[in-house]
Amino acid sequence: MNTGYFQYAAPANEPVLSYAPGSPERAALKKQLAAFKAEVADIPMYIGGKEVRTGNTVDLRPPHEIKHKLGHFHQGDASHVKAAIAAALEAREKWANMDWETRAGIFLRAADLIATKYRFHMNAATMLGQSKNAYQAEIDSACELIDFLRYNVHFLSEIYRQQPVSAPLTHNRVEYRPLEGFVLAVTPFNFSAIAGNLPTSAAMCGNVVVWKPANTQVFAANMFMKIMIEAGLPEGVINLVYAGGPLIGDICFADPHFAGIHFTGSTGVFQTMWKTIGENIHKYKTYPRIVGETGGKDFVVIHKSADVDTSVTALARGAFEYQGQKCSAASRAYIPSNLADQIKSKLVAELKTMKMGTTEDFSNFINAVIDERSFDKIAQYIDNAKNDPKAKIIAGGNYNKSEGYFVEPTVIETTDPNYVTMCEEIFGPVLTIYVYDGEKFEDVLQTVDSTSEYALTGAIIAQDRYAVELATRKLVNSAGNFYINDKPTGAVVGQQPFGGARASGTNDKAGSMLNLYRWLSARSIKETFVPATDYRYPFLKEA
Ligand SMILES: NC(=O)c1ccc[n+]([C@@H]2O[C@H](COP(=O)([O-])OP(=O)(O)OC[C@H]3O[C@@H](n4cnc5c(N)ncnc54)[C@H](O)[C@@H]3O)[C@@H](O)[C@H]2O)c1
Ligand SMILES: N[C@@H](CCC=O)C(=O)O
Repeated sequence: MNTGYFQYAAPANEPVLSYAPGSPERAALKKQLAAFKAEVADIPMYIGGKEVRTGNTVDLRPPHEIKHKLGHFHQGDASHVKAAIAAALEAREKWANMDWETRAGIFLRAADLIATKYRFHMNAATMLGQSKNAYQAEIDSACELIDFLRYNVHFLSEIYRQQPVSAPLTHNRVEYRPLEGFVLAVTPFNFSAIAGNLPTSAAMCGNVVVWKPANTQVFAANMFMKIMIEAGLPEGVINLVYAGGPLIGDICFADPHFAGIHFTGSTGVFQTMWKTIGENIHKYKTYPRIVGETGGKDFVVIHKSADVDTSVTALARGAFEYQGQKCSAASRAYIPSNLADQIKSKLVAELKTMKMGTTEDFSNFINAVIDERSFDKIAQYIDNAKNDPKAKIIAGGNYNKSEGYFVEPTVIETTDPNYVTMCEEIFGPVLTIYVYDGEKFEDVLQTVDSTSEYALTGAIIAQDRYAVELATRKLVNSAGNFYINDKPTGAVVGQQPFGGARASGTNDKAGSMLNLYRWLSARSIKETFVPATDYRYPFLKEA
């Protein structure tokens, strides 16, 4: 029963804790890290509200300490994917009909639980499972995840409030229905916040969800699922399954009740999904929504008027925080000839101060890359650069996987603006720089725009406002998130809605109203209070 009209004001962003030496949060986080390391977690799937264990287990190990076993998860097969779809469809009607304020309360409660009781659980799980340092975990698995949950409740209440006008003697209204079927959420390894947001943003809109996380993010995904259940998420609304991506895709995309995919990950996987959906299009009850945020080849263009320290910091942080494994990470930089020597020598000096090691040692800025496959791929790019006359390694270049997947922060300088590492996404701690003639700024902007298929994030560093204006205009289609005198990473929910176009995705801006619209199917209802009783127009009548 609805007894009022409920709105949710815009929240403030969750404050970022410092974890400085001596702080209570540092002590609490260290305690939780030790607790997780002292046990071996046995992680089930969650289907229809039940924990499902298959005995077919996959081990989870910290990427920075591969000899340590954190736990294992139970891998499912086709029968589990089908059971997850069935459980979702079973839950659909009750969930879709739940009063909005009751639904909202579940997600707000989850946000509050993460902000308080489980903050260090989420952060420690992300630090160990995905090799993020304390600060990077805090901005992801605590703050951004909390912000997604709270802001989406606010945005959805704003959407529900939007209603059409009504002509005299009638009343019009729009219902924002959930989609008719289930939504598949397929999530990446690199952000626990994204992994949590993809299933919950669709579910918040009244949809039921099958959620498949990346294997390398399961440790934190399991923690989040437990929090959602404690927050009151009814059974079957989100079903968390672990099975191979292609298997899940094959089953879900062939199901007539498939109503949408909420994906974040690589461009190649998304394009394969889109093709499969296209091939099955005649099978579906309703046209599915296809939302995907994908790869990037994010740039920093430095103008001859730039401040050197601003430029160096934008590169050091933008390219190497979380080992460059952010879709937004700076991976190609264009440096003007007049500042090249200063910027390069300061950047190289800064990188030498970055300590690399485990996440449990809080003095490390750099930790490990996510897995062996990624390590080998990054090492191959570095080796190729070592042997290519067009490229020179000016910082880093070493790697070692004996204890964990460690790759030094590496800078490649190239004389070719189309060198392979200026064009392809590497997804690791590798930045390629190209020094251009500082007097040919407009030409370099053209190069930036045309070098890569991606258009996710980018930055211009300049003190000259004409240069800022020119870059903003010329690069209008080169990035969905564009930064002026800042690094191209670190979008904050509610402040910089996030997403890119071209090969970087459908640009449905996670953490904004634009994204939520994709999970709603509006129904317009007109009621006529004084209906017509004669078909004849007045002018047809005799005088
Ligand atoms: N644009 C963004 O907002 C954004 C954010 C984070 C990451 N990313 C991108 O994600 C990538 C890194 O993440 P990743 O390594 O987890 O990506 P990935 O594409 O390898 O995996 C993403 C998800 O897709 C699943 N998957 C893999 N192959 C599949 C298939 N054939 N069918 C169905 N599912 C499949 C994976 O198991 C995982 O759950 C990078 O390309 C990065 O740029 C983009
Ligand atoms: N919100 C993050 C993007 C995450 C991509 O992996 C950022 O803006 O850096």
